[in-house]
Amino acid sequence: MIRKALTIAGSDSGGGAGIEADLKTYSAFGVHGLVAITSVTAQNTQEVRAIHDVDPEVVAKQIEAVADDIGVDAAKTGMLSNAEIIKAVAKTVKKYSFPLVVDPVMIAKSGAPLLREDAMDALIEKIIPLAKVVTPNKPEAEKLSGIRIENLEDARKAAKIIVEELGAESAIVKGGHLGLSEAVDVFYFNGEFKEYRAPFVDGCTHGTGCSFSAAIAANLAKGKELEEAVRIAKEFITMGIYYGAKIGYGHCPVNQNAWIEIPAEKWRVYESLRNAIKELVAIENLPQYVPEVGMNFVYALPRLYARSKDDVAGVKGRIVKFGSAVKPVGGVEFGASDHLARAILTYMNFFPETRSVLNLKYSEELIKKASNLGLRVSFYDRREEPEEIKAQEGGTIPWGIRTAIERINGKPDIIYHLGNWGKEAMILIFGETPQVVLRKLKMLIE
Ligand SMILES: Cc1ncc(COP(=O)(O)OP(=O)(O)O)c(N)n1
Ligand SMILES: Cc1ncsc1CCOP(=O)(O)O
Repeated sequence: MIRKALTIAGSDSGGGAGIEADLKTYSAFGVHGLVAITSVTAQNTQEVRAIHDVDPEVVAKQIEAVADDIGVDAAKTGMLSNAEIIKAVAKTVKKYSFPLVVDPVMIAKSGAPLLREDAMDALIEKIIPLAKVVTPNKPEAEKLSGIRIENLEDARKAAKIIVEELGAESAIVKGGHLGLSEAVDVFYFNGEFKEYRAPFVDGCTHGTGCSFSAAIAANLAKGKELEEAVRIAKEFITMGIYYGAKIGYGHCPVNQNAWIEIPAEKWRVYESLRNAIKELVAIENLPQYVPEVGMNFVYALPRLYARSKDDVAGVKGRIVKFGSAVKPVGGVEFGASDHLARAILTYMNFFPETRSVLNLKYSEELIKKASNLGLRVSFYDRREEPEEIKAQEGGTIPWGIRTAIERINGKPDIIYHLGNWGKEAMILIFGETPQVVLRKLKMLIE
């Protein structure tokens, strides 16, 4: 069954907040998005240049059009610019019984007012009492409750006022602005407080309020209980901020796609590497090229999502010689590689599309052959490693890869080093995908 969620909100031409953020959020949760546009804003990551409010009657008609035909399983409100729009929305949503999430949008991240001064009373009187949940941030909760919020205790008081005095069914006061090491959201529902905690993430925040409230609405539309919907929305928004889309020169927007793209990419990476490893171990003359320390073959998530070794898939326990054959010791896992993960993550800082690498035992003959075949070869010399890098745990490989890339001022297919005391000489073959790495390997050794 297709679930439908409606957003009654303004449009952000920059695609970071408003209707655009809501629709992306609905999509991320597999919910069909419906829209009632309240205002059109000319906006980017730095400023709001113009606002055109839609005729309140047209706002009402949009809600009716979709509710009467398609049906609405849950809805949210965002920017409701003026008192007439607020009244029209309140009157219209009352005709239906869907749960309503209210994001009391007042000011854009860039500082522009999105709610007229004289519309605050209408928002409080007409919209808040219709809310299943209201999702203010600190300044919004202060305006609604009339109290100053300095700490979690104040946030609890404000949430209680919004429910018990203003008439919402529940309220969640978001703690992103409280300056704590954790982002603590205070939820008041059925006479009880609950806290939702996540590490404070210093990332992209334009559209957080919109996306968070839309995520609650999407999950309500899917039939989740309110507390579960809030828990999922918190996880979703933390991820979206962390993997934010670094675009524009101002406040960069939340990346709603991270929620679905990361699991999808993990699956693609896993499958592609597993297939490549099957092909690798079947190469007849491979055993002679397996180093004493073993071989690994890794594939990283796309650059936006590749931050640490846990974002790189490799073979658990490496690939080793086994009699006359070569065998992976364990399965393909994220976080299984240490050395090659550091190598590829460094390489990707220069060439983000190159996401796969494997290591071979060094042989002068292979290096000569690689050059003759037209592959670009570079190297680093461990004896030249600066003392301060040596002192840094895990610093050698990133330094070596940087040095090798800078040496040729280009994109090497192969980087080798001749080893040092206790360090085996090694060849690394890089490629966009494991299949590309395999092709280069086969050119070299078959
Ligand atoms: C059209 C529109 N609606 C809402 C907003 C507010 O979004 P933002 O500035 O990112 O603030 P938060 O809602 O995330 O706290 C907007 N800018 N434009
Ligand atoms: C390239 C390399 N250098 C030392 S061991 C090794 C093989 C792979 O190591 P890991 O499994 O940690 O990626």
